[in-house]
Amino acid sequence: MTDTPKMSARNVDVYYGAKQAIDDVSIDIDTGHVTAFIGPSGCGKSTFLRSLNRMNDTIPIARVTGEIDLDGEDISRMDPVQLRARVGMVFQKPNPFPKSIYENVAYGPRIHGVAAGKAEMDEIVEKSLSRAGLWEEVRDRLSDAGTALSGGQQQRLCIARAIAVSPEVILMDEPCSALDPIATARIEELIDELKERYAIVIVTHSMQQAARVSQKTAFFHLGKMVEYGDTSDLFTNPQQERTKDYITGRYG
Ligand SMILES: Nc1ncnc2c1ncn2[C@@H]1O[C@H](COP(=O)(O)OP(=O)(O)OP(=O)(O)O)[C@@H](O)[C@H]1O
Repeated sequence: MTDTPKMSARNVDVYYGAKQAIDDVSIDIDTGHVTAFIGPSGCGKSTFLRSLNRMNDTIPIARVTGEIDLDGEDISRMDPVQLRARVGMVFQKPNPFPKSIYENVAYGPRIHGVAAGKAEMDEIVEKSLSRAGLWEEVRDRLSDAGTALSGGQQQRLCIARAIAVSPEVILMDEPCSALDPIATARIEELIDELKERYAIVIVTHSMQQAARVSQKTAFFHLGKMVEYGDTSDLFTNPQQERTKDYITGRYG
């Protein structure tokens, strides 16, 4: 074991055209715990999250400066497709491909040439769906359309799709905001299980959710990371006035 964090960001700025959305953010992210990004709407949580697997590259006016490393290697020098296999993403609204449940999960391993044949692919599909807590519900209907599942099942399918290419980090951008409370609870349990194996970063609007699922929390405000620490400390004993104002509901 080395002390190199799974991901580290140093002095990261993000601009959309002339407008600065992220200002000098530095943070380390590790496997074994969930890191929550919280803060008022528009503070830059999603922008910073997207910079961790270079999804901002897909926005022509976005520009990222500073350095972000994965296992000590600068992600700006990596192939973005390979990077996004290692740093997967789950979005707000479940977005399965218009394909079967099986194909949704097999797609990534296929384009990355991971499976040697059908048997190996079957195994990857089963393992990924099992880890995403969906296997028992879909094992008899793998050829049904992914879009025919319930919202919560679709989100677990999207998590299975991310897991199928053996990521090291999973970025989740408000993964429960389109789900009902029961489906949300199921995803939160899943996040708790997945953290043993992957570094997980979750953007959430809900402080209750951050308190339930994360061990580390970063509070963002106006593009800056104001405070970062153990979730229990940040919520019970915030060090910064702005954090205190936010968690006590003075603005948000
Ligand atoms: N594609 C874009 N083009 C231009 N500006 C953008 C773009 N995406 C975000 N921004 C701006 O960057 C700032 C940060 O937005 P971002 O979506 O990262 O915040 P957020 O904290 O995730 O907000 P929310 O909680 O509302 O999702 C905002 O001022 C937003 O208007």
